[in-house]
Amino acid sequence: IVYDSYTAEPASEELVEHYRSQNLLQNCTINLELPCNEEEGRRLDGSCSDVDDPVTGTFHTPLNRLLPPVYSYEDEPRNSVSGDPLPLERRVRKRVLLEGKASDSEFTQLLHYVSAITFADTGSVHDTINYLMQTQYCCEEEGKKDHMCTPIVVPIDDDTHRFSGIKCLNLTRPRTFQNMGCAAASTGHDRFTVNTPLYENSFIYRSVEPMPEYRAYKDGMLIYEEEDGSMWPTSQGPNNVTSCYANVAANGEKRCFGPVQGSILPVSMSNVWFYRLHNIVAAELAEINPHWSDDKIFYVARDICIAINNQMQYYELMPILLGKDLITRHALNSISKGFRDPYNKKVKPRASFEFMYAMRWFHIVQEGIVKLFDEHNHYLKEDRAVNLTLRVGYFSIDDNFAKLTRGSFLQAAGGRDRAVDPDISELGLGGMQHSTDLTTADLRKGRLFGVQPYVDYLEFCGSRKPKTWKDLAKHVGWEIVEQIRELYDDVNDVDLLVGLWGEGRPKDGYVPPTLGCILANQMETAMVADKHWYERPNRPYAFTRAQLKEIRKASFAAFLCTVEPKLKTITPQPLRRVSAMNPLVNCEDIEKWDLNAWRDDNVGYRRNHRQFSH
Ligand code: HEM
Repeated sequence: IVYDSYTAEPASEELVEHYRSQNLLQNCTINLELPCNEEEGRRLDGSCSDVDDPVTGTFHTPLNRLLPPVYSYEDEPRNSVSGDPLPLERRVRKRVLLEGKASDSEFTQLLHYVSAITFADTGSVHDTINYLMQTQYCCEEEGKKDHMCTPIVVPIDDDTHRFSGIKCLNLTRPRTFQNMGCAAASTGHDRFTVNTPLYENSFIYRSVEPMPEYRAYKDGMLIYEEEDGSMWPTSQGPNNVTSCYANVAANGEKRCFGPVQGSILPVSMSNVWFYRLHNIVAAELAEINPHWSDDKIFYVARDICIAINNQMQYYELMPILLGKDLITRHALNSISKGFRDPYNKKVKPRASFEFMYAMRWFHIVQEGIVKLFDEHNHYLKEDRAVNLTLRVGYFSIDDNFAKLTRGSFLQAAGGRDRAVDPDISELGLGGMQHSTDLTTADLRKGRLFGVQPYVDYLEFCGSRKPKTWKDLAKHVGWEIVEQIRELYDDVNDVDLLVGLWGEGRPKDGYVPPTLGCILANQMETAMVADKHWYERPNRPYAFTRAQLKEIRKASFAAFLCTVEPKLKTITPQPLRRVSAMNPLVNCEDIEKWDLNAWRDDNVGYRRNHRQFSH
């Protein structure tokens, strides 16, 4: 049955014909294999997570707003309370954030890399691809005629660009269901989505039915290629141009990834890690259970990889980012090691709009330089992180990927202060654009998305809504208030991101409290709305107690040692810096899951279950 992506209602023949004539069928509709079956496993396209509402949860599910959007007119940014336009984004950014380098004394680069997985699993890079590869002219005459163009204006007295002569930075509006033609303009502005809203490793498995072309159809494996003594996603597939758009041919960089998106460095690296994990798990399952069908191995391996990721995200990463208090308040961790059932059918599987936006805060802590280390953990060389976006060809030469993987836990994270790395704030997209200020783009995107002012999110998160600058200073400190009170006329004008930039580090967490509130909300929804959540004893094809016990052993240390065989040593807690309490140890000494818990002695019975047959 063909459903309308936006309304989640069956599409009439007339509507389908309309979309077909506009070449919009793929974006504006979802073709579902129905009926749903209560007993079937997790589908690739996210459908049927609720049999009574089969479409919500699929890859075009509109995002959920914590607070309704505000605009001045149609999709134009809100004005200030006085009715005047808000201050220029670049001016605000330059005033609030300093540019410079700083390092964190406690955490490693890996903390930021794996934080990026949370939104890579639910979001996509289509807006960036748009202004990078399609709508490149927003700062030119042609851009004035294109509504999608919304370039960043650089103030004339900008302390960097008054010397460079750059007065405009290319940027496009977000693609919405409305401006793509999938919904009437009168329905609002809902950002277009292409990934399923739940945490199901869709950055690897993507979100399409029927069976995708990346499968080898043998032993549950994904198609891979070998180079430089390592395993890589096959170069054949839909992303084999974008993933390697910035490859430097003169450097010998030829490799592209076909099935998985190329992205920013942290996400491209995670793509390789999880692609390999799938194949390593599948190969082991095939050896343990040679009588299992290819389909069965594929789906069980996928289920295990999703569970490993969620175990690491919820039990190792989130306690650091959010702190104990939020973890407990949102019940993100189980009290016992056994099963638990957080599923709540009333909660719809939809990702949070504000989460996807507010995670951009990480740009101010991102280190611009990545360091590469040899097999003895000796420093070799460094490169610019911003130069490695959409450049997967860099990975498979000179053992760079293994060297970068070591760097992820040997190098300190960027400092958590008011300084943004100059590469992030002035280069942004490496050589792909003359100059990009990611932090200013973040501010502008918030306004283009209609995100409400900071004070409204303080109220949403349980604080009293500030009415005066003095009230606001309790959250962001006097120094920030001093800097912004002449730029913004009113406390009600201050952008959400400016508030996040100003907030200090909470007692027992890492991210600013308001981001903590938004992130915890997202993580809770993604867990309780997931019928196939790995800790449930009563989901279809639930793990056995013994299997769950093995999943509980998943850790970033065990994970990295598994997916990068060239790694010989690691720290037990690689999100934290090497220290006497967290020393480098041999990979063999790190406890790891044992897939023998999936041994199925029912030999001769070649089970081809419904779950494994679509
Ligand atoms: C090498 C480091 C990084 C680079 C070069 C980078 C670059 C970018 C770029 C170019 C964009 C698109 C900006 C736009 O809207 O025009 C973006 C968006 C974003 N980035 Fe980063 N980023 C990096 C690290 C991170 C990290 C570590 C996180 C979080 C943990 C993060 C979170 C986000 C989020 C949430 C978005 C918005 C995604 C969306 O709405 O589609 N980034 N980044």
